[in-house]
Amino acid sequence: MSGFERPFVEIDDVSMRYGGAEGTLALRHTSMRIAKGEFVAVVGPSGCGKSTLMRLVTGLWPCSAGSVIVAGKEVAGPLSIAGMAFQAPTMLPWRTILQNVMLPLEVVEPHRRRLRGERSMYEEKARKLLALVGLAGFEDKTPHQLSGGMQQRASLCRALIHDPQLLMLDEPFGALDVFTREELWEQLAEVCRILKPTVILVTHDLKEAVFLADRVLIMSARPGRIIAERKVPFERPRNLDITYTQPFQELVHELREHISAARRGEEVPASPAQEAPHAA
Ligand SMILES: Nc1ncnc2c1ncn2[C@@H]1O[C@H](COP(=O)(O)OP(=O)(O)OP(=O)(O)O)[C@@H](O)[C@H]1O
Repeated sequence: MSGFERPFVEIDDVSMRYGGAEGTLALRHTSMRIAKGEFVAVVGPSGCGKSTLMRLVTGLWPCSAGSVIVAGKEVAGPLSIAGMAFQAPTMLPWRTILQNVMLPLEVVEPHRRRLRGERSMYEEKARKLLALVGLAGFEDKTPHQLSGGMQQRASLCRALIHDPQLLMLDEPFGALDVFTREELWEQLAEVCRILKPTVILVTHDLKEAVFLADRVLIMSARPGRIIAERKVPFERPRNLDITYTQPFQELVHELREHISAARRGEEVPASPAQEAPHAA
């Protein structure tokens, strides 16, 4: 690669206060850079502003100060190039799984315009995505006929149906049992290998962060800001066996120390090997 490539996500000195001047300061002077195609996990103490950060990047809330630039453009409203999945899959109960997955196509241009004429092509795409996460044969079921894990898989497909350049995942596997969660990590890793989106994942699960991400960003207690970052040195995509290795577990342990310190309002001093090339 030659020359300087502009980061895909640029968050500069962002602050966010809910509820006016006397309200809750959720983020204070937060900055970060995320490269195109990079998978970044954001971890931090509960209530430190992780979901707030996601809302600002996707344009669901405006920031109180600072700027958020995605794909070279300042974010000024809901971002159509983003796909989102949250802890609760929020499927529409009266629609089939296939219809739920296709929902963003009814909203996001240029798909909205093309949907009527090219419905069978889009349906085929939704079926392929569902097959990729092990849901072939469940297209015509309604959400209540699926388990929580299956609904979460479908919600991942819904987040991906419009080829988002940016995939925003806020605790998407938080409500699932550990086996389902690990299975979904592998499926998400496979989806990312094929589709190569830029991903921001908010999680409380440090193992999940290390298994999936290229880089883990650690936030301070509220008002949140990035206090440390750690590059994950294992090649992607990874096999679950890696989670049992010593280097993997050491990295998880190191992140845990960062979070514990952040909860106490302290910071773990960075070692020279932990340079922070992207976080400002
Ligand atoms: N809509 C809102 N109005 C007022 N305050 C809010 C709102 N949303 C979040 N907050 C406050 O902002 C702070 C950050 O919340 P946020 O949900 O971003 O944290 P979080 O790191 O995602 O939390 P958790 O890890 O528990 O999910 C919290 O103190 C929260 O109470």
